[in-house]
Amino acid sequence: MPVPLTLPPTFRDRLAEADGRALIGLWTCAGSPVTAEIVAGSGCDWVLLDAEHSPNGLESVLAQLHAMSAYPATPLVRPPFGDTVLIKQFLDLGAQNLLIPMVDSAEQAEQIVRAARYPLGGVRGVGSALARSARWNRVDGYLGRASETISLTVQIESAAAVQDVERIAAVDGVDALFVGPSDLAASMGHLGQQSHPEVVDAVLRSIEAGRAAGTPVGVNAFVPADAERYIAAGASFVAVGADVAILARQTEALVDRFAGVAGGERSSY
Ligand SMILES: O=C(O)C(=O)C[C@H](O)[C@@H](O)CO
Repeated sequence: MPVPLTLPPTFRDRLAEADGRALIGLWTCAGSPVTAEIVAGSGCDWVLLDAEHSPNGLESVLAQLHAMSAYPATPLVRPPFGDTVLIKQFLDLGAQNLLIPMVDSAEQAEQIVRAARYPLGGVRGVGSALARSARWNRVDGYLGRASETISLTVQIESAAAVQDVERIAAVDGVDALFVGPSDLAASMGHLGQQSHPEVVDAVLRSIEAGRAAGTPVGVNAFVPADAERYIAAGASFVAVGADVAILARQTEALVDRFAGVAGGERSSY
């Protein structure tokens, strides 16, 4: 007799239970179950496993989800794009919370929702008997309530998306918005200037629109002052750092700390 299983709460559930506290997140981009577990144990509320810009694929994301499963931090997975097949594959391997990059319109958001839902309301292929998502059919009634076990966050990271943010926030099945200031700045002609006043205004507009629609809005903000500003403006969740960035900056600082002592300079190549 199989062990009856229940799946962890979704990110939608976590946001609903946050009682107004902004949920603090970290990226894991090294593609390693070791760093994923270290990040998950940091005390953060959620972890974003990136497969858009990081060396992550189905197998490495699965290994990281395994490594993180004992920790309370909620894992979100960012596929490279909002592709129907990729969404099916990441959901089937057990990613319950997807964060979809580069969503520019309500129509695109609707397509993503359909990709995450089974027919008749969607086009997600049925493979629960083969898939970790249903724990190989050990989750009773998975097919009938699959949508309850997943959450969808879409990224607002272009000028076009900000123009359509009210409609995107209102799409049934979109649980949260996540503003990406790096790509947003680029699309606004301010490449590399995430804190540009026009970019900040666009982020604040997106936060306001999401709140008006009752849709939680998160922001990526590695600069602490930006993170504090967006939390004060009503952001429901913020990503404040990434494993690879923290490792790079901290190792540099450590070497610099002793370069003077040892009388040398940081090696260059
Ligand atoms: O556009 C953004 O900002 C993001 O989506 C995060 C970026 O992908 C990454 O560069 C982290 O800053």
